[in-house]
Amino acid sequence: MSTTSVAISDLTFNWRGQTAPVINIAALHIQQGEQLILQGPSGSGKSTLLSLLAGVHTPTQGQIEINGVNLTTLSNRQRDRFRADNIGYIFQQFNLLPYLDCLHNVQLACDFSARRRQQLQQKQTTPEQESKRLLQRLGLPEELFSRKASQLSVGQQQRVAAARALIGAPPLIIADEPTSALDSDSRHDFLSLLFEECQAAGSTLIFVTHDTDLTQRFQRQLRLQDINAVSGVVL
Ligand SMILES: Nc1ncnc2c1ncn2[C@@H]1O[C@H](COP(=O)(O)OP(=O)(O)OP(=O)(O)O)[C@@H](O)[C@H]1O
Repeated sequence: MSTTSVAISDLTFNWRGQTAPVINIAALHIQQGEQLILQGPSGSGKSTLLSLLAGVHTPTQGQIEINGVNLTTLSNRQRDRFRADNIGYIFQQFNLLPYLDCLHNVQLACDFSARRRQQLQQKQTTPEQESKRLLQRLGLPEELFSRKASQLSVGQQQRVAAARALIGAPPLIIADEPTSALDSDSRHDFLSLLFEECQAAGSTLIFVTHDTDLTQRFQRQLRLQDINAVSGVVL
């Protein structure tokens, strides 16, 4: 039986000081384990929607449920805890800690989440072992594992950010243009690995990219402009 991963109803979001909403979505349902690509013109609100799903911003109106939990009923602290446990987020700007090495940047996700640590215990592995496995899988050369994040190329940082999102198998992975710095072959390889890891963990994947070469590889394709009832790109 499939369960609902994401349920949005009557969602609107205005940036502070703006009268027109940038997001106005009547309904959106995503099933657990679905792999969805979200596309749309620059400025149409893709990153804004992802930040609402991750509880980084709160809706102006409406509801967002992730795995049956209504984010809008949580306090800021509860939302932070919920995100750490349940959502792996690969940001456009990777948010790695520049002074930590790659391995510790990945393991950090477990420091903030008992749920992720438990998942690893069940798999009879440790945060360190799993960080190494994921970095290897995602194609980061082993000699870079102990290098500081600030001394990596952008493409290498994207791989570390992906490993950090995936560690401990959170039920939802949100990826905002995670392959922008990779060449075409690497992009396809990276996506295959992301699919495999999400599938193995049963995680839902929501992936934003402008790269139309990747569109057909996803089970479900969504154009934001088809579900977002706003008057146009808010400039
Ligand atoms: N912090 C902010 N404060 C005010 N307005 C913002 C803020 N961040 C984004 N916006 C505006 O919200 C709209 C949607 O931006 P968003 O970044 O979500 O678009 P996007 O579809 O992800 O674009 P891109 O494909 O270029 O990354 C834009 O008009 C943008 O200017």
